[in-house]
Amino acid sequence: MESLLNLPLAGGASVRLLQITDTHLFAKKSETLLGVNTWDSYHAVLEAINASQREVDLVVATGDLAQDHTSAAYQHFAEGIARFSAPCVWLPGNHDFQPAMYSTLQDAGISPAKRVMVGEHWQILLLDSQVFGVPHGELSDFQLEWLEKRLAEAPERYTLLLLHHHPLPAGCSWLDQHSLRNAASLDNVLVNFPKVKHLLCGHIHQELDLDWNGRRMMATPSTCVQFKPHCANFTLDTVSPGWRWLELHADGSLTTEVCRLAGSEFHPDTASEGY
Ligand SMILES: Nc1ncnc2c1ncn2[C@@H]1O[C@@H]2COP(=O)(O)O[C@H]2[C@H]1O
Ligand SMILES: [Fe+2]
Repeated sequence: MESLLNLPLAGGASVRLLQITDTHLFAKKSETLLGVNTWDSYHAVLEAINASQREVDLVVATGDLAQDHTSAAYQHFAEGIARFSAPCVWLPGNHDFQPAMYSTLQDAGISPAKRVMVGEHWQILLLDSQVFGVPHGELSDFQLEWLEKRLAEAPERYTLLLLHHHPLPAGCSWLDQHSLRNAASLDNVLVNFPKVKHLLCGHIHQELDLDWNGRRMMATPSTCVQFKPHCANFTLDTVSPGWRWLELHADGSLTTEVCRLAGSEFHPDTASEGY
């Protein structure tokens, strides 16, 4: 938990982040989730990112990296990430199995750091909102205290906060029952730290960009199946897998862009009713 990653930057430069989320990989590369081969869609995303020739300073992976709790699935994740020369940091989602996740990713050279000091002006903090065995999220007292301490230690830095679960309703009632249950406790910590203006999630398999009590809360498409926005019941979307670029600027501002694959190769079986 205490391990720290330092990302030095040439003076004044902004930092370029790539967010990859909800890869839902399996031990067997032929496995599918709701009709989508998650290994193939992950690789198609990585290929498209590669083809865009954009510079990456840090990859952030925001949970649900594996669907089946296996070390092999995490090895597959690491195999894909190895094509970047930039470091990668990760946090767990509701589907992850942390013992396998931690050791397999570390063996593959992926840092378990949950705090990244970015140049002179920013830090990135990665929270664990997993409640093992259930889809909703909650931040433990330990997580909340850890967060408060890290913020208090560096009050001059802008902070980007990463967590798997969304802290406010996303507009799909079936997904909102699986949100961060103690968002008010998180808000109680953050209210004392005005330099935390940006939060970034996974989990909801759709793009979202909302105001949460004066902070910008973003969520990002999964690299596999997509959920349709504004639905009361489980509904899959026929938009393609995606990823997000973010740029952290020295003045505390953040610019971002969501990209998706072209084509319809990875559209799910819309008759599926869940997983
Ligand atoms: N039909 C369904 N109704 C409610 N929740 C579901 C349904 N199908 C799957 N889920 C859960 O909702 C979660 C949302 O995204 P996850 O990938 O975390 O994993 C999903 C499942 O745990
Ligand atoms: Fe999730």
